[in-house]
Amino acid sequence: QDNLNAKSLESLEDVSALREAGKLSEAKAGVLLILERSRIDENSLEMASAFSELGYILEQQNDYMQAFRSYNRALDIYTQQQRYESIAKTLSDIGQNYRYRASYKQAFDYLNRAMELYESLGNTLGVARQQLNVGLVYKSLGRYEDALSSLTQALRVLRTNDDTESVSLCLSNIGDIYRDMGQLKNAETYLTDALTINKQTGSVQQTAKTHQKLGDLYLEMGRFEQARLHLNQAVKKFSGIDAPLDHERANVALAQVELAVGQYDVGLTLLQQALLRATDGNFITLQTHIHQALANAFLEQDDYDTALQHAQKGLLQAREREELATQAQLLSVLVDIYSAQGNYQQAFNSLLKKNDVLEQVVDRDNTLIVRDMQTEIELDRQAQSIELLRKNRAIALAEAKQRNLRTSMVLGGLIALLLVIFLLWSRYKERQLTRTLKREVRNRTQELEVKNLELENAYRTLEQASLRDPLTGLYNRHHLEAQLPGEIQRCQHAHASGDAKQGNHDLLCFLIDIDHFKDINDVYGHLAGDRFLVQFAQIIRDVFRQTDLTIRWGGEEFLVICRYSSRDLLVDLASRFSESVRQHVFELGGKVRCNATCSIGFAPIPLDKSKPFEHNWQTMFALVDYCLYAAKQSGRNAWVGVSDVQSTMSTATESGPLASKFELSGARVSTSLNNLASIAWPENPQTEIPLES
Ligand SMILES: Nc1nc2c(ncn2[C@@H]2O[C@H](COP(=O)(O)OP(=O)(O)OP(=O)(O)O)[C@@H](O)[C@H]2O)c(=O)[nH]1
Repeated sequence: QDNLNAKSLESLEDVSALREAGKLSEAKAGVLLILERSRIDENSLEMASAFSELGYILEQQNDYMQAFRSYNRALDIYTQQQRYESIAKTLSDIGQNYRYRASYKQAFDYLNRAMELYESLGNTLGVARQQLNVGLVYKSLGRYEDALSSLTQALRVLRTNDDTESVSLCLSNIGDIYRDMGQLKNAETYLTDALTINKQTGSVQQTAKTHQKLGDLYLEMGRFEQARLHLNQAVKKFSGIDAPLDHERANVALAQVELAVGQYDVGLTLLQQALLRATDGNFITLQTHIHQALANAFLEQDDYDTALQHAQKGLLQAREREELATQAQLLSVLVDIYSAQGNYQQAFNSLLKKNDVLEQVVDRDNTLIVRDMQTEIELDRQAQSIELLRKNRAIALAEAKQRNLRTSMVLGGLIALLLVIFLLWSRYKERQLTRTLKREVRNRTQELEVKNLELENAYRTLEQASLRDPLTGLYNRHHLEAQLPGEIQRCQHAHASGDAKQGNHDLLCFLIDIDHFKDINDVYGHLAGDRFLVQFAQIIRDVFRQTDLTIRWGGEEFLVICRYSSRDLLVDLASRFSESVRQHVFELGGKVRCNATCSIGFAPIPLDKSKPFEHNWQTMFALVDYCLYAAKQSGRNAWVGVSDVQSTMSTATESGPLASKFELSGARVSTSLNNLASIAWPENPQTEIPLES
C-alpha cells in the first residue's frame, strides 16, 4: 500500500508542481483524473490527498466554498483511516479557508484543533505553521500584538526547519502589520525580503501576493511609479494563475494609483468595474475595500452623497465580519465626509465610534508589548537575512574563485608575453639609442672642432687687435707689457752670466717724440695729422729691424726697443733716425706736404753691464724720458741719451744732473747737440712710470 501511495503521490506531486507554477486549469484537470482513478481503484488515501490538492487549486482560484467542501471530503477519509498527520494538515487547511472567507471564529477553532493534534504528534513544524496561521487571523482582526506574538514564535521554528515558503509568508505578514501600524519603512524591508525568498522558491502565487503588498505599500508611501510597477507584476501573475479575487485586488490597487496621480475618471471606472466583479464573485472583504476606496475617491471629487453611501456599505460589511481595523478606517472616511458636508454632529459621532474601535484594537500596555516584540522580530529577520546572505556569498565565492583562477592564468600568460615584448623592445631601443648617441657625439665633435677653429681665429684677430695700434699698425703698450719683462730678464742674465761678452745682448731703448705735431693738427686738420703719424711709423719700421719692438707709446710719442743689439749702436741709430725724419717729405693729402723733426731720448739696458740687476725698468725708462725732455728743452730736432754706464770708472762725460737725480755714477751722455754743455737739463724728471717690472 505504501508503494501504491508513493506512486499515486508522485502524480499528485506533478499536479502540485503545475499549481505552484500557476497552471491552475491544467492542475485541476489532472487532479480530477486522479480522483476518478482513485475512485475506480478504491484507493481512498489517494482520493483524500487528491481532495486536498483540489482544495488548494480551488482556493488559488478564489473559489473558497468549493475548496471548503473538498477539504471536508478529505477530512472524512483521513478520519476514517485514522491518519492523524493528514487530519491535522486538513484541519489547518479548513481553518485557513475560513480565514480567507473572513469567518475568523471558525478559523480559530480549526487552527487550534490542528495545533493541538500536531503537538500531541510531536510535530513542531506543524505547530509552527498553525501559529503562523493564527497570527494571520489575529492580523485580520487588527489584534496586532497577538498577531506579532504568534508570527514571531512561528518564524523562529520555521527558520530552523528551513521552511522557506512559510518564512516568506511570515515576513510578508509582519510587513503588513508594520504597514498597518504606519511604520512604512520597516514594512518595505520585510516585504522586500519576502519577495527575494518568493523568487528563490519560485512560487508564483506567493510572488504575486508580495508584489501586490509592495504595490499597496508604495501607493501609501506616495511612490506611485514603484507602486504601479509592482501592481502590474501582481496583475500579470494573478491573471496567469486564474485567481480572480487576487487579480481584482491588484486591479483595485492600480485604480487607486490612478486616483492618486489625479486620473479620477480612469480610477473611478476601474473601481466600479471591480466592485461589480467582486459582488458577482462574492468577494466580501474586497467589496468592503472597494467601497472604502470609492468613498475616498468621491470625497475627493466633492460628491459627498455617493461617498457616504460607499463608506456606510463598507462599514456595515466590516462590522458583520468584526474587522476592527477596517471599521476604524471607514469611520475615519465618514468623519471626513461629514466634516466636508458641514454635518459636524455626525462627524463627531463617527469620531467617537472610531475611538471606541481603536480602543479595542490597541491599549497602552499592548503598545509596549508590541515594541518589545518588534525588537525580537527584528533579530529574527536579521538572522534570516544573514543566513540568506551567507548562502549567496558562498555561491558567489565559489564562482569568484573559479573566475580568479581563469583570470590568473590568462593574466600570467599575458604578463609573460608583455615581459618578452618589453625585453625585446628595450634591447632594440638601447641599440637605437647607442647609435643615435654615437652619431650625436660625432656631430658634436665636428661642430666643436669647427667652433674651436673659429674661436682660435677670433682669438688671434682679437689678440692682434688688442696688441696693435689701429692707426699706425705698430704695437701698443700691451704688447710691451707682455714682452719686455722677459726681454729684460734675458739680457740681465746674459750679462750676469758673462755670455754678453760675446756681444749683442743689450736692449737699446729709444723714446721718440714728434716736434710740434700739434701745429700740424691745428693747421691741416686732424686727418692730415693721422696721415703724418702713419708715415712717421713707416720711417720707424724702415730704420729699425723687424725684430725690434716698435711701440706707439702715446699720441705722437714712440718707444723702440732694439733686441740683441750692442750699446755701441745707440748714437748711430738715433742720428740715423733723426736724419730719416728730417729727410722725409710728409704727404698730408690734397697735395699738402711738409717736413718735420723729432726729439729722441735713449739709454741701453742694462745701464751698467757690470751690475745688470742694479736698475729696474722704471728707473731706466725715467732716465730715457728725462733725456728726451732734455732734448726738447734744448731746442728740439735733437737726441740726448746715455750710451753707457760704468760706475767703476770716473769719466769726463759724466753729467751732473743725471748723477744726482738718478744716483748714477759713471754715466756716459751722448747728444746731437754741439756739446754736452748745450743740453738744457730739465729741473725735474717726468714722473710717468710705465711698467711694473
Ligand atoms: N692727428 C692725430 N693727432 C694726434 C694723435 N694723437 C695725439 N695727437 C695730437 O698730438 C698733439 C701733441 O701735442 P703736444 O703734446 O703739444 O706736442 P707737440 O705739439 O708735438 O709739441 P712738442 O712735443 O713739445 O714738440 C696733440 O695736439 C694731440 O691732439 C693721433 O692719433 N692723430
